[in-house]
Amino acid sequence: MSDSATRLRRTMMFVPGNNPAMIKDAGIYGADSVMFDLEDGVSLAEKDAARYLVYEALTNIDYGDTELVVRINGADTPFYDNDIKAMVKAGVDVIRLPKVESAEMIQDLEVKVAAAEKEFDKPAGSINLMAAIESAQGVLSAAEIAKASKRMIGIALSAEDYTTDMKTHRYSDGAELFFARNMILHAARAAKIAAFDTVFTNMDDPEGFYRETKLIHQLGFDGKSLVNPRQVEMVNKVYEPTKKEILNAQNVIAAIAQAQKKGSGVISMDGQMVDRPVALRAQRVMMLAKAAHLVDEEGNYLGE
Ligand SMILES: CC(C)(COP(=O)(O)OP(=O)(O)OC[C@H]1O[C@@H](n2cnc3c(N)ncnc32)[C@H](O)[C@@H]1OP(=O)(O)O)[C@@H](O)C(=O)NCCC(=O)NCCSC(=O)C[C@@](O)(CC(=O)O)C(=O)O
Ligand SMILES: [Mg+2]
Repeated sequence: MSDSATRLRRTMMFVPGNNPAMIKDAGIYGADSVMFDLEDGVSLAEKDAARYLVYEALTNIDYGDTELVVRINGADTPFYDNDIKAMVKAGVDVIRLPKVESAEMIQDLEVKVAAAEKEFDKPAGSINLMAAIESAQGVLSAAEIAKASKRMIGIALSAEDYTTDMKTHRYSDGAELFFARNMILHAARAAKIAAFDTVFTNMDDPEGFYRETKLIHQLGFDGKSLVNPRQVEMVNKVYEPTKKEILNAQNVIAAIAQAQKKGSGVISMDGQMVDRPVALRAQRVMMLAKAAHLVDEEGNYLGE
């Protein structure tokens, strides 16, 4: 599996593409991915300046291991082609297309990205894609969108536009998003790509943000789009495995290795059946534990 397929994407933070101060410091908050925005966070008058600013940032600022994503403007805008060319030339990691409603929209983007890679001498296939699902049509087409290209690394729910399209708004229990969240999760899992939950926009409601993060973690989302650095730590914390989960995962991995030595794929551990899916879940726990620096490279627990 490629690095892109295995990397953690718990926190994907929007950074307005027209704000030099926010762009400069975007890498210091610990988000797994930083997402520079050229779309709805930028006014029409500032579109060209924002594209230039984000290009300069991508080519001059060292963001370390942080994944660099850009949300470009849609194909129905005059900015689409120039956004694609500039971001491919800058060597962005991922292009996020907003308001995706069909597989064809991703396929059109893929053709243009491939042409830009050629034009700017970038390795073919080096730029990944993701789609934001922001409407009823997008939700209903999520399965095809997720499988539209080999470059797709994930699909994201965009609840602000989605609830507007659905003629509702956002409630604290999130009931209005149940169907969309489940569709997006199933589409992503079927395509073996990541699923991202939506932004939470009320900075004065940390309890509500925590509740929503616990819910999407339980459902199985890989992570969440964020709008503010204060949200990063909370999400990373929710995704952090407990000591009990880590020790159990270590035991499961050891038990399954022992079973395999004996030529079996199943073994009993403390009265509990351990087989392949249990072992795969344990490996994910260890991946999250490593990312949170709770275990060393060999998987030994570092806490007390
Ligand atoms: C929310 C708020 C106004 C709060 O302001 P506040 O003033 O309370 O922020 P503070 O916490 O006080 O800031 C403390 C320090 O952090 C710095 N800082 C803040 N935010 C930072 C950041 N994002 N990146 C880097 N730096 C940041 C700040 O500069 C300060 O630095 P310093 O002065 O040095 O201390 C602010 O965060 C903000 O503008 N966020 C970005 C909003 C945005 O991008 N919206 C568009 C994307 S959503 C959308 O389009 C809907 C969607 O499409 C989504 C989908 O598709 O998923 C759909 O349909 O659902
Ligand atoms: Mg939107």
